[in-house]
Amino acid sequence: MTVSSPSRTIRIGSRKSQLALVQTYWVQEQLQKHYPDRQFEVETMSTQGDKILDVALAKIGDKGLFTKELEVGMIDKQIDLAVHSLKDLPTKLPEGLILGCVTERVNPADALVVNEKHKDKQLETLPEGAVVGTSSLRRLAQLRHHFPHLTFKDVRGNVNTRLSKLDAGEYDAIILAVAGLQRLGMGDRIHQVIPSDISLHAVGQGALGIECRADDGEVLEVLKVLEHTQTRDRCYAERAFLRELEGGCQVPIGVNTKIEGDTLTLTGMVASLDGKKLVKDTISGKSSDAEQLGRELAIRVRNAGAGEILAEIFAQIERG
Ligand SMILES: NCc1[nH]cc(CCC(=O)O)c1CC(=O)O
Repeated sequence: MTVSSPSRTIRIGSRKSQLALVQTYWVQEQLQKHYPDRQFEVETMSTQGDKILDVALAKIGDKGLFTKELEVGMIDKQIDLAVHSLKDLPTKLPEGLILGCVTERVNPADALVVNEKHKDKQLETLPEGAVVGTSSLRRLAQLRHHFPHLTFKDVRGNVNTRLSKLDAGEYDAIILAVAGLQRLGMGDRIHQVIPSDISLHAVGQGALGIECRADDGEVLEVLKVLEHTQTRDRCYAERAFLRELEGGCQVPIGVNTKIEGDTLTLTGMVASLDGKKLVKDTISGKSSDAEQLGRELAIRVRNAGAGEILAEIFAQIERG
């Protein structure tokens, strides 16, 4: 008779925001379903990004603002893996940690959410000077480019806080990710899904990224059941594009990807903050070359003017 050794408890780290918890408990539930004999525990941690709510995101930059504490937890072995919204995970990870798994993406688009008084309006028909809340330079630049008649204002806080500010009349409308609203069960607040010819989404938007220790073969094996190959290839191309341009999530860089057969198509865009300059291009190739495609497209747009746009933005952020 063989006695199997009791397997270790796998500890899953999460931020404490409602969205992070929904995502983390979903991962826990899926893993538990596939491995009924294993133990999965959730441990929550506050990150810097959850604490600094009064400074514009663009000014603090995004060097792992929402991930650092969880990463330290993994390196110190308090937790074994961390569930992130992939778009919040920097493209360069600390030594010893890797992106172990990318889950199936839901709709990666952005959504317009309006104050009650504009319930019969769309982006195109919001009145001159209407105040639109967004803290993302990517959303700001692209919407300014297409709708110069609108006024844009920073909005911070978690999804619930932003919605309360909108409903209280501080904004006429705000822009949020479709994915976040749906996961929170607030899909009914989506007033208009913004088409990709108006606003390309953020790198990794709509997918979850699970980070773990690079040398933890057991966890890497366990995570395989949640990996979604097409989403992974798309997000690897998107992340390579962003990494090559050396921008975090706080630069106006947007993407769109699709896979047909084994062909991956990546569209990437870099815009100036005033929305006046916008460089956009598309590349196609084998999805097995995802990262190479991302890097190639980055080099192309950089040479087509994106390099100057980004240099200008970095100088501007530096000045404060
Ligand atoms: N930066 C905050 C953040 N990180 C992930 C999501 C939404 C879910 C996702 O994109 O996967 C959001 C909120 C938003 O942008 O509206």
